Amino acid sequence: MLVLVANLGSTSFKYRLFEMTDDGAIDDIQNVRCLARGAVERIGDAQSKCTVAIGDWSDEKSLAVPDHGVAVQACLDQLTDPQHGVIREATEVAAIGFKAVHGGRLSGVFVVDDALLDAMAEMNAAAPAHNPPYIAAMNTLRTRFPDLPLVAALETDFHRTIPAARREYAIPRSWADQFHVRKWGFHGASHRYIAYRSAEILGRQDARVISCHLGGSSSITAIRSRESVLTTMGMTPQTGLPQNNRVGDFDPFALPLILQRTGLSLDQALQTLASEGGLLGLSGGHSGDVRDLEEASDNGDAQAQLALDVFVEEIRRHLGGALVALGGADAIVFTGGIGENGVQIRDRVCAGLADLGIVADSASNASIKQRVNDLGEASFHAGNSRTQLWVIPTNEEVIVARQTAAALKHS
Ligand SMILES: Nc1ncnc2c1ncn2[C@@H]1O[C@H](COP(=O)(O)OP(=O)(O)O)[C@@H](O)[C@H]1O
Ligand SMILES: CC(=O)OP(=O)(O)O
Ligand SMILES: [Mg+2]
Repeated sequence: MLVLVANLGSTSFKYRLFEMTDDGAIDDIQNVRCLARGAVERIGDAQSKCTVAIGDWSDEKSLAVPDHGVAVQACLDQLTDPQHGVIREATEVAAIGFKAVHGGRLSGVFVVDDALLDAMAEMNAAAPAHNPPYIAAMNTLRTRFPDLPLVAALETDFHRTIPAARREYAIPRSWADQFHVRKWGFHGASHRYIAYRSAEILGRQDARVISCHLGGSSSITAIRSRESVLTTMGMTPQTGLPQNNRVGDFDPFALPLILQRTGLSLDQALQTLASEGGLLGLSGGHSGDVRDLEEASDNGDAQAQLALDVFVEEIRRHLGGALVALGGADAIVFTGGIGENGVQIRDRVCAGLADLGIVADSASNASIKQRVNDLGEASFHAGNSRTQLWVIPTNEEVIVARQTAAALKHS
């Protein structure tokens, strides 16, 4: 059975095509064959980077990819390419699984239908960088391939196990109960993959792990016995850490002042917070991309430096919360575009924590790419560190593929 997984990120589009059986458990992350994978980075920039790997063949090129719709089409073109492709037409796959984000009142895995699309659309304003492109892609593919099952694995599902004391906002209970206003948490597929993979690496099912997913969107999750017990994103993926261009934690009582002084409407102010905030806002509009910020700060740009400083301090603040929630950690794992590639960010996050049993080996951290195993993983803790430090490239797609196969079987 072939399952195609589509991952529409806030800055990227990634896909993987898997060959699999329909009876593997969700935590069986090894016995799945990836036939093809591709990615478009920096969607919306004048030059997006497009990579593809199918069997022994791989390719990389720069191309303008204005939106996720164009990226999805590029993926189908790659997979059905007469020379390098692995399928003749998209309908050869058993299903397309989506790493979908916010279903509001719906959480779990669903075959895409009108009810699911309605529930996601209700959350468009809550997840403006994520839900609209997912809904658009699902609608396009539904129309083009009416007989091809589409499955949505919602990101909130992994965080079901978070206890009420870490899930509820201090708001009137009627708002929470009637409107599902609570900390839902996101990046569920990524944190779940890290939970399962780190348990394999550490050789124990009951490990205490802090998963730092740092990318276009960033969140930190505390994991005990492979379950989420705390996460930093809340009701929406704008909260917690500063995101690439979305605000992160913010005080709603600053809004009346901003509306009064700028003359913006509430909708306009929220749109600004969700597109001109985060690292982009902190850097004075320079960039929401850590690569650009590091380059600018190396060239003396103080605002770019401030953006990086705030990002690091926010990660450390939430790391502290996660450490206390777990009573210490067996491992801290870095993943996502920044977590996997951001050597300086990892160094700074782990600095000065020896009294907490966390000691990075800076030379190992810097040379990680030269030491990785087949899955791109390597550790960088010092010999005297009680907590292991790891880079584990996330594989959100294999989790969604397993969820998709299970949903097909049960539907
Ligand atoms: N070499 C690098 N060093 C530091 N940060 C990087 C590097 N490469 C990518 N990144 C960061 O990773 C981000 C993309 O992460 P990714 O997890 O793919 O995002 P998303 O899924 O949200 O689209 C970029 O915006 C950039 O900040
Ligand atoms: C919340 C979420 O899924 O984020 P992203 O796809 O941008 O990493
Ligand atoms: Mg992502």
